Amino acid sequence: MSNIKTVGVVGAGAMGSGIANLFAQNGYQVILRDVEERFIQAGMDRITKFMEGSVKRGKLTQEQMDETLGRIRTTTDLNEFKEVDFVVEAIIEKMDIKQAVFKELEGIVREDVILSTNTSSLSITEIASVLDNPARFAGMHFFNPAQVMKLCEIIYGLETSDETINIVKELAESIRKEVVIVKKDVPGFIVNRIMIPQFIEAIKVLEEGIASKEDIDKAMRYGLNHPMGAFELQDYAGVDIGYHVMNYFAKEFGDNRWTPPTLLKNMIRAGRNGKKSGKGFYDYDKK
Ligand SMILES: NC(=O)c1ccc[n+]([C@@H]2O[C@H](COP(=O)([O-])OP(=O)(O)OC[C@H]3O[C@@H](n4cnc5c(N)ncnc54)[C@H](O)[C@@H]3O)[C@@H](O)[C@H]2O)c1
Repeated sequence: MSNIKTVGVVGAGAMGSGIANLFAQNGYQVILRDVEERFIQAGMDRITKFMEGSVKRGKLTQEQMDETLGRIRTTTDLNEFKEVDFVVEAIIEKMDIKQAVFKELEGIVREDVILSTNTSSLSITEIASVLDNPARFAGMHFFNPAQVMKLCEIIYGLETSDETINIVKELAESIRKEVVIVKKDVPGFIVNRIMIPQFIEAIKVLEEGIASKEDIDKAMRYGLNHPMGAFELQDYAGVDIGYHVMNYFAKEFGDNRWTPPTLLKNMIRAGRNGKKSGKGFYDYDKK
């Protein structure tokens, strides 16, 4: 196994905090970076709250929680990444901002350090195009919440070396993830490529008046053994996120079959973005 002991996580948002928690809980030292102290604090609060829940449920001891927190160091200064052995980036989903961070990182980290991105939809090849050595760059795609969801998609960019992929794979397995290798840099990788058509078809079945949303969800839960139906899942993940991914796929693949159905467009116009906004396909009490 490569000698990875300290992992640098860029971005302390929903995913970055979960990823930092995951590595620290599995014995790695973590340096967690965000642009402002308040975002770091919010990330650390999320980590603490998540682990407090685990302690309450008896899945973690108080001692393990304290040790995990003790392994996470936070900073707003990217220069502290000169110590890290591996980088995962989980910042805002914007190409130019991700590229700027990696360009800066390349001047800070050692030459043997692998750089990876948790992007859900951007091109791995395009992010890596700003690097002098794109062979050491890969996609490392976790699912939300990163501490719970078992899958990690590892993605080749056009220039990624096999050695890089092997190291990322070993690392993901060392934090007890189930790994799949995505051999080509395509929009949606595996999971979103398969999930989005299910969302589109579920919305069309609803639009065509074939069944109620409740029955479509029920059919998926009991007929396909999915833990959530398409509408429950869209509300949970963010209706707007699915909508943006569909538009992105339509543009990238140049194929109208990915175009968001009219009902979904209207949901976005009405601010029905899912659980986070109190209403999506279903209504939720805002507490
Ligand atoms: N939310 C999900 O379900 C999910 C799942 C898998 C992958 N992703 C991907 O993970 C990434 C992060 O998503 P998220 O949901 O955690 O977003 P988020 O908005 O919760 O967090 C992003 C964080 O990045 C910080 N940030 C912005 N620019 C930065 C910079 N230059 N350096 C350091 N930090 C910076 C922001 O302050 C914020 O705290 C995105 O690429 C997204 O596509 C998200």
